[in-house]
Order: sequence, then C-alpha cells, then structure tokens
Amino acid sequence: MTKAVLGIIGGSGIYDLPGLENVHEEAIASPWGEPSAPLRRGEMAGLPIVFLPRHGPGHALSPSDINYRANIDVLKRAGVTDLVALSACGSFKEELPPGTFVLVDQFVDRTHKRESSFFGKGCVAHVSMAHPVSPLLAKHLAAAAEAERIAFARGGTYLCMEGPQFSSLAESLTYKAQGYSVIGMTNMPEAKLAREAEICYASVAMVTDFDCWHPAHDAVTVQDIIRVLNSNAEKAKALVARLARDFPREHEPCPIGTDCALDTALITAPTARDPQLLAKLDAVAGRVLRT
Ligand SMILES: CSC[C@H]1O[C@H](OP(=O)(O)O)[C@H](O)[C@@H]1O
Ligand SMILES: Nc1ncnc2[nH]cnc12
Repeated sequence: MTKAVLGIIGGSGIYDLPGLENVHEEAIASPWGEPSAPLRRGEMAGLPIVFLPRHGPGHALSPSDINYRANIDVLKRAGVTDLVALSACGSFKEELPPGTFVLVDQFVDRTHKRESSFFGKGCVAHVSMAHPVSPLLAKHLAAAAEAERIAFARGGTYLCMEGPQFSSLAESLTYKAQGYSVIGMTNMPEAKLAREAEICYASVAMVTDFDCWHPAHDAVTVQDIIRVLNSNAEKAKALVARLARDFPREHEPCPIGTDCALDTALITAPTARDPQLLAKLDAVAGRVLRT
C-alpha cells in the first residue's frame, strides 16, 4: 500500500492554501528546469498536502511560460499520488454560469507552444489519454462539493487554448457548436504530463465568465474575471479542506490504470535508449526504467 499524498495546483486567484498546517517550503530541483514556485508542503486533517501555484508568486507566469514538465516532475519527486488542478475557465453553456465548478472529464488540446511530453528522442513512450481524469479522484471531489453545497457539474470537456489573448467571437462560437463545456489555458499539457508521471489527475474548472459567445455578455476582461475569481477561490479552499478531511489515507489503485500507465507505453528498445534522457526520467519513469 502507498500512502496518499494530495497535490493541489492553484490557478488564477489561488496563490496559497490557508488551512495548510505545519507548512514548510521545499525547493526541489528538477532536471526539466524551473518549476513555477517552491512547493509548499504541509497537512490538512493529517493528510499530507503539496501545494504549487501554477502561475508563480504574484502571477508572473503566463500560461505559455509555465514549465509544466518541471511542475509535474517536482510534484512526482515530492511523492504526490493524486493531483487536483484548480483552474479558472470560461463557459460555453448557459447551464454552467459563473460560480459553477465543473469536474471536467475530457480535454481538447489546442495549445501549440508548449513542451507536452517527458519522452522523446532516445526514449519514446505513448500513454493513453482516452480517459484523462482519474474517476476516484473526481468522485471524491464531487462528494466534497456536495458536502460544501457548492454548485458543480459532473463531467464536461475543457478546451485548452494557447492564449494569452482570449478567443475571437468566431472561435468561441465554434467551440460552443462543438459541444465543449469550458475553456481555459492551462490544463494541457498538465493532464498529459501527470498521466506520463503516473499521477492521478482531476481538474476543477471554476467558471468565471461566458467567454464572448453569449449575446447578453460583452467581451470577457480580466477585471470582470477577477470579481468572480475571488469568490470562486474561497469556495475552492473550502472544497480542498473537505476533500482532505475525507480523503482515503492510503492511495487507492486507479481503476483506469493511471498508476501503471507506463507499463504498456515504452517502445524504444533498451539498447537504443539515450542514457542522458533516462537520467532525466528518474522520477517520472523510474518505476519502469529501474527494472
Ligand atoms: C485570469 S483569466 C485567464 C487565466 O485564468 C486561467 O488560469 P488557470 O487555469 O491557471 O486558473 C486561464 O487558464 C488563464 O491562464
Ligand atoms: N474565457 C476564458 N477563456 C480562456 N481562459 C479563461 N480563463 C477564465 N476565463 C477564460
């Protein structure tokens, strides 16, 4: 049995986690570069928690400048087994108004300027992303949202755009017509990298706006978003506190195989593997490469 360590990635508006006890900062070095910030390690209701603000202190990093690989690598090194991503998003659905928390279960990746894999020349791996969200983690999040009386939706598709500009009206109408639920700029490649690192991942997409498709709402602005962001952030902190209180202390084996995602993913012959890349993969893929 592995002890559960809950990772929390804070998005826009969530730069710390009040209620975290016995906190200390841990600046873990990563062969993938600089993570967004030192990790804040502590516990809630006795559960080990590791917090990382995605955009760094003071929100200095834009979605394209975040080193997603370093972030996931240091969370893996810190022993995180289950990772909750907190993210602001725009909504494509009337029934998902600002203030709603969407427990997304699918992603569409339209990013194009980001390193999206730990693997590559000298060690090629193809993990499955058919089901990017870990169902048990989503189930625990739903229970916590219910207990905290937070308006939430189970399931939904998160379109990840590159940004930093918001969508044009034509893009927004297209995504809406495709049936997507919400839009943001950060959950990809985060979810892909978490899967490669065999960390269970679930995203709480917290609606701040209707993007620009909605006839009754003007173009989205950061100022408008910030107004909703702050009340969403308060609810998110209550959600995390409840999740931590009720979370199983032993990591539950992932029913969709996230814990062993690399078992069937590596294709490069051992003799063709690049020792330098293998060294960088020590945390992410050590479980399968050490054998
Ligand atoms: C401040 S609005 C745009 C910004 O907010 C979202 O960030 P995060 O996902 O980290 O909460 C969105 O993806 C953009 O980065
Ligand atoms: N409308 C929107 N588009 C992209 N990212 C967002 N984050 C919050 N609202 C957003």
